[in-house]
Amino acid sequence: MTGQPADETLSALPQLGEREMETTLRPSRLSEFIGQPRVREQLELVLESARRRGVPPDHVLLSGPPGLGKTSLAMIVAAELDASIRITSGPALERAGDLAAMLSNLAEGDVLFIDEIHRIARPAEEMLYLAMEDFRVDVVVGKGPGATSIPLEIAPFTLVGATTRSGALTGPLRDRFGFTGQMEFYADHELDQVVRRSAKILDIEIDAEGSAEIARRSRGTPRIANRLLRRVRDYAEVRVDGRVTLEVARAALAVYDVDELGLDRLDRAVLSALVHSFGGGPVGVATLAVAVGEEPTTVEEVCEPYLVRAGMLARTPRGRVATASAWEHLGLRPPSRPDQAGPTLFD
Ligand SMILES: Nc1ncnc2c1ncn2[C@@H]1O[C@H](COP(=O)(O)OP(=O)(O)OP(=O)(O)O)[C@@H](O)[C@H]1O
Repeated sequence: MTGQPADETLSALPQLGEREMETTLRPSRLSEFIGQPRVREQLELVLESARRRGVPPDHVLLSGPPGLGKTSLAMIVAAELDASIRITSGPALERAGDLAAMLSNLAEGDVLFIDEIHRIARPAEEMLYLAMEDFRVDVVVGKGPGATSIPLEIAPFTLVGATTRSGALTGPLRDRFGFTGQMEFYADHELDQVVRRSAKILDIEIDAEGSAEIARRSRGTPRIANRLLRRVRDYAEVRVDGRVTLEVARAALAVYDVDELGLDRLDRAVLSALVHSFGGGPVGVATLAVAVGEEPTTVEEVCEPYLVRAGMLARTPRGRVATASAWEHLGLRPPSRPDQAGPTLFD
């Protein structure tokens, strides 16, 4: 299970009550969706072709770290198809009966969104195979030798699955998706657009340098960009005249302990443990997680993807290794060979 990292300001996971705010800021059409050019173009083709043929599109799998816009894209798929969307999640589908009820309520062309689909229980997953392939479910009635299976037709629908761990999906489930969109971290200029768009919606006055600064420290993640914008807005309203400039953004982000690269406390704890306790690695993720007091999945799914992308951590067959930039970011001199020597503080 993915837990909540220690530092909430920079967590890519949604905070309590944040979903409502996210709804206001969610792009509702593909044309409004910033970044992810590859996934957007591919999805556009899948949807347009289905529209022209008058059939529901292939099932869609969206994969990538939290907060990159998978839920937003699922909603956009429904909007672009002029279809209704039903939303559920893997952990909510504990029994096959839960899924059967959901499937049998779908109308033709509906979109069914299953978040965290890798966490779906086995019996429900097996039911999903048939539903995805033949738009049919087999409902088992009774128990033991007298149990009978009754086939039930369901309306043709499109499944959109989201996962932070496509590797954890079973082969048969993965094979049933006609399209997989791999979501990538956003570039700074894309997050800059996200920040400016959100500022406009929330009626926040922000200049170009202010929004660029927030974007740069948002760990490639729109959810974090939107959250930092709100925190900087609070600071701007309370301490200055409400306008967000470079100086205001910097001062506000310092208050919230957001570092130059946007690393949060958990990221820094992981790097620090790696360097101080394990001499830079290699060390297994389970050991590293214990050292920072987190679940291995949190370290693996929430923290590591960005550290890898930022060039600070490498995943090797022997374990996690801190790169030279990680040592430098902590103000330490990297060892001449990564497996040598302990930390040396700069003067
Ligand atoms: N491309 C984008 N353009 C503008 N805003 C975006 C974009 N992607 C995401 N956002 C914003 O980021 C927030 C989080 O997005 P979303 O909930 O879709 O992410 P997610 O990948 O589904 O995350 P999780 O899996 O943790 O729910 C939303 O409020 C949305 O406004």
